[in-house]
Amino acid sequence: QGYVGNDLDFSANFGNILHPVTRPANASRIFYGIMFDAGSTGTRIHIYTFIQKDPERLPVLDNEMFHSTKPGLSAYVNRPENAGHSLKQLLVVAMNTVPRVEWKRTPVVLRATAGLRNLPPAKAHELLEEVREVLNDSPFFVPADSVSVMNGTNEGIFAWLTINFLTGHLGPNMKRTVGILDLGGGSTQITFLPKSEKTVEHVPADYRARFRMFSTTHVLYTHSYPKNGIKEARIAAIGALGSEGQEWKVYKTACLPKNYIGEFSFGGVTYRVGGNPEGYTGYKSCYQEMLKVVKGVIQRPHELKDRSVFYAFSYYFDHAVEAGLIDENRGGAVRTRDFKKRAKEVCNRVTMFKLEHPFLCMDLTYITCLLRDGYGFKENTVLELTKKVNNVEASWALGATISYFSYIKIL
Ligand SMILES: O=c1ccn([C@@H]2O[C@H](COP(=O)(O)OP(=O)(O)O)[C@@H](O)[C@H]2O)c(=O)[nH]1
Repeated sequence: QGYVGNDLDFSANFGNILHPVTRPANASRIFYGIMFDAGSTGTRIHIYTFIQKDPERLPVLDNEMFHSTKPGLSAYVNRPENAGHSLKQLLVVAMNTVPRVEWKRTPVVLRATAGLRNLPPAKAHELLEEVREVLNDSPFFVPADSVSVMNGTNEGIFAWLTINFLTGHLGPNMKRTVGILDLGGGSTQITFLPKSEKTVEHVPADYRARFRMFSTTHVLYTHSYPKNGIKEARIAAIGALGSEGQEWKVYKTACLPKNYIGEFSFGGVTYRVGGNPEGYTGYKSCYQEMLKVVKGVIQRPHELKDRSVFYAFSYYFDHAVEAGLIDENRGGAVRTRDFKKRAKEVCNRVTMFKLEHPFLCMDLTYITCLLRDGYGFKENTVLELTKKVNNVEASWALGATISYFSYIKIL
């Protein structure tokens, strides 16, 4: 048993696993879980405090402690010996959060996403070995398989689990679950529980996943596009794929003002990008550039048109904040046409160009393109943009932790 495969069984009884036999049957038990998210743009730690009140039900999440560092592990690809350092700082947070008496039985797990998935396996392995050493030196419980690269399908399922757990939609009756849209630096995920069986009937195996919960098997529509995260999209759109070692070169794009040259870094490589002094600029031309990254790659799910509720987080949220579409602290609902309208404004009006967010035209245009020409969302589809739900980070990490506890034996 483990994380492999798309078939996750949540029906294991939490109580049997987590409730020490010596406790009276009605006593609540507090336990902790530490999950590292080794993302393409940063490494994050989530320290969860759970309360198991009823052994027959899902535990209640009491609290999350969250910290993050930049850059992500993949930036250390050519000096793996430095990769462990970022984790050490985050482990100190865990030691300050989990009571000392609980350290030995609190599991610490690290899952890496697109940044490491997209590296040559030997390079990713070197980085993970460094990480494993740091975890082994920590006072926490380091289970077998505690450090690995997670597959994209699980990333989508776990994010879906997190959001539906936090919004109270997981239960014997899963009728009103919400869909999720996650946009990382490297990859992007879409996951929802279809209303119609048709949606998952004729799709390839890597567009669906089965999981079991409360004695019922469900089939999710889920897919991770490995190279359609927002940073990978920038790199592909400017034509800089596989250009390591050419850091002197200035790529051209219609998504920047004519006489501007900017740069961004991803995976340890810096890319210099400028506007087209003689060529096109503005939304229309920028859209054509971004369309190349989406067309023929992103699949349209069968039933998106009549689905109503989708939660969108990660870079969907961050860029909506930069664009002034939502408030950073409150988040909020945005229609897909709002992304389009703001993308046009930012790309076409020089006065909207902000030096602190030079790539905003490109990023908003990509998001618009991904939602419309990619997934096929309608102009008036509402997306709930969220960073946190009930004070807990919207990410796959909580779902992965819950699933982890449902099969491992910790006593
Ligand atoms: O707990 C989390 C995890 C990620 N993010 C956001 O998710 C995006 C980055 O995704 P990541 O680097 O993990 O990309 P991936 O490796 O999945 O492509 C950034 O906007 C982060 O701020 C976040 O807000 N909270």
